[in-house]
Amino acid sequence: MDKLAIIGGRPLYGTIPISGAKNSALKVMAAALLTDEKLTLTNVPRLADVDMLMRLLEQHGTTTEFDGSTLSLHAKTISSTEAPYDLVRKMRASFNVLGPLLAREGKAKVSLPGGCAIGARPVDLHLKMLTAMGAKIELDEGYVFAEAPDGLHGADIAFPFVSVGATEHTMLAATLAKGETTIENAAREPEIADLADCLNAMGAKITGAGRSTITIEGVDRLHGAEHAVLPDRIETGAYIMAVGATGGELTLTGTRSDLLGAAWSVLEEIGLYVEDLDNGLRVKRNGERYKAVDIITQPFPGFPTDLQAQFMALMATADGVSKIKETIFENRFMHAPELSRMGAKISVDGQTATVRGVERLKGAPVMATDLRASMSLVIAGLAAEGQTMVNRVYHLDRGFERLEEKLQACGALIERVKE
Ligand SMILES: CC(=O)N[C@H]1[C@@H](OP(=O)(O)OP(=O)(O)OC[C@H]2O[C@@H](n3ccc(=O)[nH]c3=O)[C@H](O)[C@@H]2O)O[C@H](CO)[C@@H](O)[C@@H]1O
Ligand SMILES: C=C(OP(=O)(O)O)C(=O)O
Repeated sequence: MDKLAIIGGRPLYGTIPISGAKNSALKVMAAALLTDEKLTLTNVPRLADVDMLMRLLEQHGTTTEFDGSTLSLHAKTISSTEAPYDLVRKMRASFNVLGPLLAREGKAKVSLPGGCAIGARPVDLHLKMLTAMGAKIELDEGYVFAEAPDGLHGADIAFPFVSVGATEHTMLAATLAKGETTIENAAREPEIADLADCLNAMGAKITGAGRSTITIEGVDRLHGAEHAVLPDRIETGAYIMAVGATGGELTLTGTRSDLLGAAWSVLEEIGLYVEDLDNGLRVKRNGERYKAVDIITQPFPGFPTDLQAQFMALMATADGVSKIKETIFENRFMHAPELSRMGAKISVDGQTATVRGVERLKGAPVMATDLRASMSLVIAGLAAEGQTMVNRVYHLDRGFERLEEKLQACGALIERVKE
């Protein structure tokens, strides 16, 4: 298993191109199953999760071609409606092939999904939504067996709480359903509007994406299209926090501040200088230490749970005490004990972590159990005195494209150690 060796304490200066969003690319890729014509996606990040979903789509009969950051997907016919455990277990988004397979073929057998180990992560909302749209669903041996021999029909779906995946899955399933579907209490993450843009370019009739009520008028067929994946807001936020922790100045190209929602004002509040440019952002650290600030993770436009771990790494050396409350996932503080190994002063009580900022972290061997937690350790390592060895780099390969290369170009001493 590869590791990352980081010698910390160097400020970051330079330019980092922000990649397309993993969490959008994976959903628009699933949309390829809804048409027998070619879907061409641009700005697709080369990540382990994208490769894994390509393999899953290939197993359903999709022809794939990845050239630079352009990914062409052509599901002329569906050769298999089964999504096996080995291809679904590692990643949440792969479960979203269920709706498209049902919509197009009237049946599917899909393994229950995996993804980051940050909570129980049930899929009850997904299954209730498909049932309301006319699917017959049974669970057996870790698989969902679903049938809709007469096709799916429109339904009024009111989610009891916001779910990104279930909102996206409903949009994917409802585009080819008979009649109209409405989603109440829909997620408003930028990735939702991106998926709607892609589906609409394919001929779907979706309105309201990005707001709490979404309407999908079913159509008979979808056609091929070209769609550019939106920039990765979590990668953007992570690099802003990295320069916050190390000092220096970074220009992040190909991204936008509005994607960061509440995180943008928090970054200004702690004392980072952040500025919108024509094609990106500039961030620099003013003064020596930044201020500790409290945050609560919330669905968009609130502070994103996917930046909580990285923010904790930043708060580890802030001036003052920060309270970080995680409201989306029940087990998303696995990075706290690892940051503590580096000298951070963090105590966790239920869903709240209290971080007492220290002057300096010290490098140490650390290991994370999920993607964003791994990035928080990288940020801590870049800021710490001495060497940090981040184990289990495969988590980072799921979600941060060319991580070491991007950081090295800005002066970081970071190397992958092959084992
Ligand atoms: C691949 C992808 O895009 N992953 C993102 C997606 O995950 P994902 O789509 O899995 O997250 P959800 O928004 O669905 O989860 C929110 C909460 O709802 C719960 N829940 C969800 C569905 C369900 O059927 N039942 C249920 O109880 C979850 O356990 C969680 O506590 O949104 C999360 C919240 O922004 C992000 O952290 C993930 O990075
Ligand atoms: C939690 C994440 O991914 P997944 O939902 O695939 O586990 C993430 O991207 O931070």
